[in-house]
Amino acid sequence: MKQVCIIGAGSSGITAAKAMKEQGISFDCFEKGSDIGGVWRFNNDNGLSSAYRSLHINTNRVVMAYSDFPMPDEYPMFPHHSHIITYFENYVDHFKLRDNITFNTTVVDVVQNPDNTYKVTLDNRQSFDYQYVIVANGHHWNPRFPNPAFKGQFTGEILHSHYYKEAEQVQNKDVLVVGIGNSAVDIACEAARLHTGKVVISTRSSAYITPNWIWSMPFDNLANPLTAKLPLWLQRTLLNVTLWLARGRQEDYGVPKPNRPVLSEHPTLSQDLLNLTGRGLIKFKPNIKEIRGKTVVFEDDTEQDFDTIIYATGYKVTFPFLKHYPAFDVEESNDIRLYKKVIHPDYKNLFFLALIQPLGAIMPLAEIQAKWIAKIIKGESKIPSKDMMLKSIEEDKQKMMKRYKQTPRHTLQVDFFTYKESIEKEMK
Ligand SMILES: NC(=O)C1=CN([C@@H]2O[C@H](COP(=O)(O)OP(=O)(O)OC[C@H]3O[C@@H](n4cnc5c(N)ncnc54)[C@H](OP(=O)(O)O)[C@@H]3O)[C@@H](O)[C@H]2O)C=CC1
Repeated sequence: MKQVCIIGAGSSGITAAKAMKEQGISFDCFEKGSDIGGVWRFNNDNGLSSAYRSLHINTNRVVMAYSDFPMPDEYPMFPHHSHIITYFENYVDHFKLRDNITFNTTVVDVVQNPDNTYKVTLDNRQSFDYQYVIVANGHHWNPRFPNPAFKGQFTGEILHSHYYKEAEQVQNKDVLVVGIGNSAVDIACEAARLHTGKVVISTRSSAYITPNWIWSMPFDNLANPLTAKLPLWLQRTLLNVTLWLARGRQEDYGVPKPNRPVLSEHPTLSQDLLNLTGRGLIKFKPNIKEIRGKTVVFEDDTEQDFDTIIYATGYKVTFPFLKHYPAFDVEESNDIRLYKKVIHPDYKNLFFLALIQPLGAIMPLAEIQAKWIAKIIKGESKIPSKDMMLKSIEEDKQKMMKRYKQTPRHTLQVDFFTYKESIEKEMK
């Protein structure tokens, strides 16, 4: 019996493969599509990528790289998805991980055996037992639509941002984008630059629009382990001042003031939104009240006609292969209770990778989680008792509830440095 099964060969699955290989742990990795890269492979034939042709990552190339494999200096500071996929391919080839990955193979079922090992069943009906399973199937692929749906029926075209790939999809159309996360803003800006139809963003909370650049450097360079330790009120004050110095008040460009304090939402990064809004190419509306045919009525009782509504309303956390376990049926809430976001207290040999949404880059955190998992498997790191795990999960939950609005959007939120330090502590 091999020790480990890794489900998925995206950015976290491949770093898990490397961590296992480095520690001499035997493993298989199964990937639904025909190649590695997950969400970062544009038009991935696994059908799960939400990347669009124009997508550039919004964390800089230095902070997003794996610890021992820097991104090439000739890459732009905010690389395009084509750069990122090449980087992942080079990583897999450099560390010789490809032979352990079985492509075009979907894991359809994972069942715990009485001895705490797992039976993994593939879509070709083969089953194998493993001592451990690492779930790395990603959490940005199953579209979430508003629930309950807005009142009424839209007779134009409805799209979720997951299916937005090309600017042609919004050309010559009056477009309403729902939401103001990073998907919404990228799509609205792309539509606005075409100058072929009106572009409106409908948002119920708005967001603090953070530029990619500040004072000739990437904005995310400002975050560091020291600022992460400051009290939240001070972090908020510093960020408010910095945002003001960087771009003044966003309301002056036409982007509404958010109805919550800064740092209580996942950041929306854009160098372009304020400028395009200031030029009148993107307009803002509050939440949708009702839809009548092609007419959308907003909560301020204004109404407008649209050809297309794009719901950029986020994603569901879904594990299709764990359907027998109610603990992992979390689609509605995205609320999965895991110790350090990795281990369920009742399923200790099952690990979840990159099931986090960091303020910062995800790849280095997936890498360190994978190293921790390897240490647990090798017996070099001990996991606490069930009671201690439950206590820690509850404490983390309470902290998060204090800071973020209770929506499915923020259940996986972590601070990059605080979280990294907590996993490093576990490893010791
Ligand atoms: N360039 C890059 O690197 C990109 C990165 N990403 C990342 O992908 C992830 C997903 O981002 P994204 O797709 O934007 O999704 P998000 O979950 O981040 O944002 C969803 C948006 O939809 C709104 N929303 C959700 N439900 C409703 C509802 N029922 N009614 C009205 N509004 C609603 C939310 O508002 P509210 O806050 O009020 O709930 C929020 O503005 C994020 O981690 C993001 O950073 C995405 C695109 C580009």
